[in-house]
Amino acid sequence: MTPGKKLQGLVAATVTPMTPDGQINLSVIRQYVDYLVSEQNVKSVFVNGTTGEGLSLNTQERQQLAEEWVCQGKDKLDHVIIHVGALSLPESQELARHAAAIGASGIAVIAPFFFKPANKDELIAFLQKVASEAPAVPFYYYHIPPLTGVKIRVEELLDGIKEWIPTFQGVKFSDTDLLDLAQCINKNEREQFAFLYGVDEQLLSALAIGANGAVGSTYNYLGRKTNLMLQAFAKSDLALARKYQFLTGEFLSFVIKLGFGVAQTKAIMTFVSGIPMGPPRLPLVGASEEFIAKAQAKLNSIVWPDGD
Ligand SMILES: CC(=O)N[C@H](C=O)[C@@H](O)[C@H](O)[C@H](O)CO
Ligand SMILES: CC(=O)C(=O)O
Repeated sequence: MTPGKKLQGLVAATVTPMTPDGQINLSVIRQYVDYLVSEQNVKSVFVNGTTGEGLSLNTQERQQLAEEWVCQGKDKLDHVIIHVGALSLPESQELARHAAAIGASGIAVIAPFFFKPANKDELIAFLQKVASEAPAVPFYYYHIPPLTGVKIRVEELLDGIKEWIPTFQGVKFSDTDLLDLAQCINKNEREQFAFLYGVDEQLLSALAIGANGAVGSTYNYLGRKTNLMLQAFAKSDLALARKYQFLTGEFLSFVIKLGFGVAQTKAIMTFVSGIPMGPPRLPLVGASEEFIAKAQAKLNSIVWPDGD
């Protein structure tokens, strides 16, 4: 891992491998790291987030996963970001201390979503109490209003945030409100904070307004293709960048119509990588055989600009 290096480019939001009987399966994480690096050209991960079913795991499981990712990623990955958000403040603080102790490259926190912060001040107070438990670890706010129901605009949240959270380093922005993202970037130079976009099907639009990179579930299996989109964008070849976005979008639009979520991501990642990711945990239920067959056929039918 490379401390101090800015978080940018693609970050895979990892799934949590599970055994058929629903226990976390640490034994395949080494293989998972190698797969991301060598097959997907993805060198950063976001662990225990939405895709990782972080909020469905207990504290011990979250800590074991964090340790295994940091341990396996130490010499191979650039960044291992651990999501430590929880409904209970002391639990989130404990996870933050643990992430710091094991040497994670950063921590991220979502807004508490059962009792919700009513305004910016309440949200910052919560985030501050977590961040201060890991005073040497870069802190990221994870904005995902479709799942948390907390719609406080990030533009507002960032105003003066360093005074409260000196370790504040950026935002994982998983919302379609590109006006909010644009104003965040407009008011805070992207050199200062990292703005990582989290709606994979419209990443190109976020890059156009200045996002530094992306965190998402699809970079587990479409990382290589999305990296080619990033390269095309960096060379100002918008026609080529659009082709990649349209094709990843074609796949996502297809699976979203069939019903797409973390369970389906685990199934797709299993057939693409060959690593058994196992079932999701209830209340999520595993993808159907029909979904798997259709998704696999769709993915195989796509003709990519690089000839694959
Ligand atoms: C709600 C959710 O899980 N969002 C993910 C990360 O933020 C995305 O990576 C999506 O899975 C992806 O954009 C496909 O819709
Ligand atoms: C998508 C994402 O970033 C997450 O799974 O948390």
